[in-house]
Amino acid sequence: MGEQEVPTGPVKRRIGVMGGTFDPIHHGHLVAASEVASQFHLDEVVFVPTGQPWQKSHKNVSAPEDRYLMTVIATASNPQFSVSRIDIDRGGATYTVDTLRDLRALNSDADLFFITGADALSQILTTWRDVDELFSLAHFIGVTRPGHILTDDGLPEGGVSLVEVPALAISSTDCRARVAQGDPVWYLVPDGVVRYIDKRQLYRGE
Ligand SMILES: Nc1ncnc2c1ncn2[C@@H]1O[C@H](COP(=O)(O)OP(=O)(O)OP(=O)(O)O)[C@@H](O)[C@H]1O
Ligand SMILES: O=C(O)c1ccc[n+]([C@@H]2O[C@H](COP(=O)([O-])O)[C@@H](O)[C@H]2O)c1
Repeated sequence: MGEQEVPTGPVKRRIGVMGGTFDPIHHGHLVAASEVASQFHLDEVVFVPTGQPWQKSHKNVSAPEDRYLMTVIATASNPQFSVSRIDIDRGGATYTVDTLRDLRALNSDADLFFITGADALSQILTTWRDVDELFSLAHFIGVTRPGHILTDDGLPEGGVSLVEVPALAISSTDCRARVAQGDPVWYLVPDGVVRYIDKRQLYRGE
């Protein structure tokens, strides 16, 4: 008898999910997404700007539409990158469990990979909502970030991968402070984002 053919299902799409407040989006975010897309053979990366980032409620966060448009401008030139409005349009506080549930419902044929920096990764177990469900919805990828230790201590075995990305010591906080002081943010954020910040006079009064 000949060898049995093992039935193989359709190849699943591999979608990276990069959630962030993106106030503003900067090259640290873009390099992290690009590097993970390459190392994990992702078909695409969806950037998902937060609606109301509940852990930043004490901060003065820019309007969702401004953060959404800056994210669109920053990612427009890369055919692998797209931007989703799901967290903005859902309304209310943004929880990643809702982001991933909604993305799974929209992409039932795909595996999801949630990309997050070392700072955020270290907070998941202690502060994020519905932690147990989170790891059943996506594989988590923690990326290096200067000034933060990258570790998967305590996180579910097999649920998280750690990835070294080219280190860019850029934060949105620093970009906002630079604009407020009149310092340039050229080359920290994409050129179109510099122009958008200028056009909308963002971060001037901070
Ligand atoms: N330079 C960077 N290198 C790697 N990951 C980063 C970098 N900056 C941000 N991230 C990650 O990107 C995601 C979204 O980040 P976020 O939009 O909060 O930017 P941020 O620079 O941390 O903002 P803020 O300074 O306002 O807190 C988070 O998971 C964060 O850890
Ligand atoms: O689900 C949560 O409880 C939760 C708590 C804090 C942050 N997050 C998510 O982590 C991502 C980065 O958040 P931030 O606030 O650092 O821009 C973004 O997608 C947030 O929705 C999620």
